[in-house]
Amino acid sequence: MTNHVPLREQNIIFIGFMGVGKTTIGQKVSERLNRTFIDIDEEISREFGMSIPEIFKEYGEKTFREKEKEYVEYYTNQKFQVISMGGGAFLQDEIRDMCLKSSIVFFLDMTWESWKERIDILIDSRPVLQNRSMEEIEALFYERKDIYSAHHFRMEIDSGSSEEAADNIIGLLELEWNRNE
Ligand SMILES: Nc1ncnc2c1ncn2[C@@H]1O[C@H](COP(=O)(O)OP(=O)(O)OP(=O)(O)O)[C@@H](O)[C@H]1O
Ligand SMILES: O=C(O)C1=C[C@@H](O)[C@@H](O)[C@H](O)C1
Ligand SMILES: [Mg+2]
Repeated sequence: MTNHVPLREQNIIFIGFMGVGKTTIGQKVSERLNRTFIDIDEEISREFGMSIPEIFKEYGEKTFREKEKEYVEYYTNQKFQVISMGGGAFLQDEIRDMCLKSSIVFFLDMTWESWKERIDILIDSRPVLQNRSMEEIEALFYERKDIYSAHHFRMEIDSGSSEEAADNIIGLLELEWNRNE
């Protein structure tokens, strides 16, 4: 990590494909660490007073991506935050750089076999998944894996509850924090 903020004070950022659990797990991690939780998708939704699919429809993906960058820039300049990204945020090099330089970046990873079981609960609220065949979504899943390869820690979360994932993440963080002090 290339900044001078002590590791224990750095933000914790969750990245990974749509629906792996960044929001659910990030929220739990923030509660356990007594830190503020920021969900970039929720921030954008709140500003527009619309759901993400409505923003995509009304204003287009480009506007959404610009907003995404603005919020990431704002929050990565802070400390002690737990931040869940949208699944596509790391497509932007500038977002990737801001996150990796300022914060501890956790990649929440799943296998395609496990992820595809979630498609039904995700499709209505994730415009990027809509109007694509399962084969196209699978191709996107593997394409995106490459962009998430820029991270500090990776956790495979195929099995187990979001509570268990949060526990494991905190365990790993404690080890890292103690090792660096
Ligand atoms: N460990 C888990 N086991 C089972 N279901 C889970 C788990 N984690 C999250 N989910 C469920 O998967 C769905 C998607 O989770 P969530 O919204 O947290 O994903 P996300 O990574 O934030 O997605 P996005 O990139 O679109 O913001 C939710 O319905 C959530 O309840
Ligand atoms: O992976 C993506 O491109 C997206 C993921 C969601 O979190 C939202 O940010 C939006 O639906 C786009
Ligand atoms: Mg989310």
